[in-house]
Amino acid sequence: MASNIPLPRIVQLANTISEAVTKMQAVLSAKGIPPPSFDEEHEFNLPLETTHDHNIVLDATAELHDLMLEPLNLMYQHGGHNNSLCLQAIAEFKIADLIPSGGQVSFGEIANQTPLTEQMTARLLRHAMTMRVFREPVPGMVAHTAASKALHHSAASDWLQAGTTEMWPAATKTVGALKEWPASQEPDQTGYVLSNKSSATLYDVLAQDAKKAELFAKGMAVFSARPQFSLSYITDHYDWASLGQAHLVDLGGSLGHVSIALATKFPNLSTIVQDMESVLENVTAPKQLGDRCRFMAHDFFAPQPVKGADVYFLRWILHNWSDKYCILILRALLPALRPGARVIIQEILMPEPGAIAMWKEKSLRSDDLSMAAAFNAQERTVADFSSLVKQVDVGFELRDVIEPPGSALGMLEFVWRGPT
Ligand SMILES: C[S@@+](CC[C@H](N)C(=O)[O-])C[C@H]1O[C@@H](n2cnc3c(N)ncnc32)[C@H](O)[C@@H]1O
Repeated sequence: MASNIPLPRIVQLANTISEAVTKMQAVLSAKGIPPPSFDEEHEFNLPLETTHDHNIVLDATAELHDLMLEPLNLMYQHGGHNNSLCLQAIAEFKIADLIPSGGQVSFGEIANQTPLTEQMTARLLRHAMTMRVFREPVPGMVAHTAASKALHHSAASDWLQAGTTEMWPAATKTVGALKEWPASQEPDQTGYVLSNKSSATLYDVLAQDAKKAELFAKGMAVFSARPQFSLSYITDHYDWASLGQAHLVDLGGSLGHVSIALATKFPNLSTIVQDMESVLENVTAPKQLGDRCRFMAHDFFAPQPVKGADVYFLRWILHNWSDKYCILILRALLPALRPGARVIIQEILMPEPGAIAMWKEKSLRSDDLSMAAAFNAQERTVADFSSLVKQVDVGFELRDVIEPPGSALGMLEFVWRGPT
């Protein structure tokens, strides 16, 4: 007779992991894709059809891992401030560049090329190795893993440096900022400002310090070059062709990558990329697009000068601002809007708690806190965006929410129905 006693949670989790890994491996074998590995030559590649099982494996392994830790150790392990310390040292001293591909180098040789002692080099790198960043194939020698190799002569190292030298100190001062300026919506009352010991916001610092601006720009470029940020999620998941001959304004469009992708794929679309003068200083549109991709210096807090466009597109803009400032940005569009105009917002769409895999939710909640530390800004749910837009004008209607599988960002299509 079968027992009705449920299996202990740890056994359930082990079974869940085993079943999901078996299904994933079947897909990988069928497609001839090597299974995940820490090997430095390994290229991480999990096809979209493994997403469901991948989520199950990551959540179940994390739960099993956490169940095996007593509570204080659980918090210590998750706290992980020493993870950031090691990563900062690795980025600052460009340690990944000191180890050749496929080779190995001693702690002493690494130390000779940094201000670190041999002993401190070993202490920092051996901690990093517990995160699978570098490995020690024989005692005293350091070789790459896939993670450390990703930093080797790569802009990923800039991304890590911006994260660990700018964002991490900001995080450590955020509670102080919350105490000093409760409920502030101001970008100059943040953990970042406290960590910098000046009143300059991150925007100010980037505008004044070309080296830091380059570090951030390169870091962001490598971060957003990953498949989940592919521009195909914009070009292929909205019916741009149905707009006919249309004009699109790309607010805060940076160097125009979104507009260039759209204008290249849709010959009926004309685009204007707006950004700060300093950003657009040396930028030129691809010749083959003619005047279908133009650049215009414009501060998005000032009234929108391009009147009557079909689409005003805001990608990754509003998450850098608190509600107060988002309302100002959106309100500045009103004088330019004609009835039927679309305002399309592409951002992370925050899930309800527990609605998605916990490892993904954790990553999004971490993005949200980074926005708090840097700008007093936030990531938002669909309801948050709807409420913001309605506060600007009740004439806005949310027509569509587009969340393509695999995309890190969702698109919200608002239509302005006219003056109310
Ligand atoms: C996070 S980036 C997003 C860039 C681009 N939309 C994308 O999706 O890759 C934010 C952009 O807003 C621009 N920006 C910041 N403040 C601005 C302002 N007051 N007026 C116009 N653009 C601004 C920045 O220069 C930057 O290019």
